[in-house]
Amino acid sequence: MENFSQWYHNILEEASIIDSRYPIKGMSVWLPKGFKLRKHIIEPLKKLLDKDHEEVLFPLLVPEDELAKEGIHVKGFEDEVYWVTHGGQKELNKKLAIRPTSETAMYPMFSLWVRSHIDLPMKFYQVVNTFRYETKHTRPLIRVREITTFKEAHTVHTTKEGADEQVKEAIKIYKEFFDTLAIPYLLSKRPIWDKFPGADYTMAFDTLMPDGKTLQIGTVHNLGQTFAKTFDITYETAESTHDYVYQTCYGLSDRVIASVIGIHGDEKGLRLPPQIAPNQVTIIPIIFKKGGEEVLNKCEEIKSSLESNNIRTSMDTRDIRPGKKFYEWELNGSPIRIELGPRDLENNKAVIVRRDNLEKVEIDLESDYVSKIEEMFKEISENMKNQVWKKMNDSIISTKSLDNVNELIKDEKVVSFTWCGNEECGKVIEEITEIDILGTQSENSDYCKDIDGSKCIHCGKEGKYTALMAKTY
Ligand SMILES: Nc1ncnc2c1ncn2[C@@H]1O[C@H](COS(=O)(=O)NC(=O)[C@@H](N)CS)[C@@H](O)[C@H]1O
Repeated sequence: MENFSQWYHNILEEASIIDSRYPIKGMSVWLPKGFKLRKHIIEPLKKLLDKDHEEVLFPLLVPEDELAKEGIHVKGFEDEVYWVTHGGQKELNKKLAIRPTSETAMYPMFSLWVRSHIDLPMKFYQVVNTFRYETKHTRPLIRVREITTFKEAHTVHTTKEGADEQVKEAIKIYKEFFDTLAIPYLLSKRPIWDKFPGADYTMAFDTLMPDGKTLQIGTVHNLGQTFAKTFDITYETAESTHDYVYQTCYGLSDRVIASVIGIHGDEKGLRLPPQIAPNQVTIIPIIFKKGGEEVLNKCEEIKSSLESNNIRTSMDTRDIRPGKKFYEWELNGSPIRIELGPRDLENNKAVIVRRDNLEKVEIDLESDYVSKIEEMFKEISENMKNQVWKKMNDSIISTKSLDNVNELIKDEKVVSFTWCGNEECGKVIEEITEIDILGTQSENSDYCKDIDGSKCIHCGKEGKYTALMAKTY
C-alpha cells in the first residue's frame, strides 16, 4: 500500500476489474467482475435519478457547428474533442465531434422541445460513454480518454431560483449516492477560473485517495441562461411573453468506481460496501471425505434462504484447499464469508467472517441468521463509512501561512485556509505553492472556520472564505 499507484494498478488486474492492454491509450476493457461491480454501482444512482428525472439517450456525434456555437464552452473543449471526418471512403462535408459531454448535442433539441412554462421544469439524464483526448497522464478509471460510465443530467427551469434550487437538489442526490458507496467527500465551490466552460458557477465533490491526492468525483454546474441564449431555448410565460430558460447540468464518471476500489481496498484486495457488492455473501463449504454430502446440502440450504431474501450469494464448491478459497474471497472483497465444516454441522453452527475488519463470529443455524446478516451489512457499511470519513477529516489541516503549505501537502494533507476570494490573489497562491485551490466552503460546511476578523492567507486583506487546497489527480 505504500505505493498507492502501483497497488491500484495491481488490484485492477488481480481482481479482474478491467484489462488495460486494449491497444488505444486511455481506453480499457471492462472484464466480467468489473462489469458486475460497475452495474451494481450504476443501479442505485439511476434509482435516485429516476425519482424525478427522465432517462434519455442522445447520439454520440455532434455536428461541428453545434459544438462551436457556445464560444467559452468550445474553447474549454477544443483540445479534447475527437473528430469523425470520413464516412467510409468519403470525406464528410461537415466534421462530426465525438461527444466530450452532451450540452451541444442536447440543447438544439431542447430548443425544439421547450414551448411553454407548462413544459418546465424538464430533468433528463443519460449514462453513456464520452470521449476526451486527455493529454495529461491517463490512469484507468481516473483519467481516461473513453469515459465509459459518464452519467450526465441536464435540467431546464423557468427561473434563476429554479436552477439554484436544482443545484441544491443535485448536491443532495450526489451526497446520498456517495454515502451508498461509503466514500467521503468534500464539497467546494470551484474558483472562477476552474468552473465548467460556459457555466455561471461549479460546485464540485472531491474525495481523498489513499495517496493524499484529491479526486474530483462529481460536479454540479449552474449554467444560468448562457446556453439558452446560444441555443435559443425560450418558453412562453404565463403572461404570454417569451423568456430564456435557466439550466443546470451535473455529471459523474468511472471515477466513482475508482474511488470505491481505491479508498476501501487493502493489501488483500477489494473491500466492498454491502449495498453495491456484486456478491454479498460467499459460502465456503469445508469438505472432507467423510460428511461432505451433508455439508454441501446444508450450504445449499443456507444459500437458498439468503437468496430468497434478495441477498446476492455465491458458493465456492471447487475442489481446491480452503485457504485458496479464502484468499480469493479476500481479493474479491465480498462483505461476508460463511464457512461450514462437518464439526460446525454437528453443532448446527457456521462461522461468519467480515471482510471489512476480518472479525469472526459464530452463528447458530437454528436462529434467524438471515436477519443477523442483514444487520451485519448495516454495521459493515457504517464501519467502512466512519473509517474513511475519519481518515479524510484527520487529513484536513488549517494554516495561516503559505510557507506551511508544501510541508502539509508532502505529508498528504488537505490544507484549509482563509482567502479573500479575489481571483488574482488566488492565482498567485496557486503559483507560489504549485497546488490547486479546490474552492471555497459554504458557511454551513463542517470545514468552514469562523473567519470574522481573520486575514487572507496571501494578500492580508479581509478574509471572506474558508478555502481548501490539495494535490489533485
Ligand atoms: N478524463 C476523465 N476521466 C474520468 N472522469 C472524468 C474525466 N473528465 C471528467 N471526468 C469526470 O466527469 C465529471 C463531469 O465532467 S465535467 O466536465 O466536470 N462536467 C460535465 O461534463 C458537465 N456536462 C456535467 S455532465 C467530472 O466531475 C469528473 O469527475
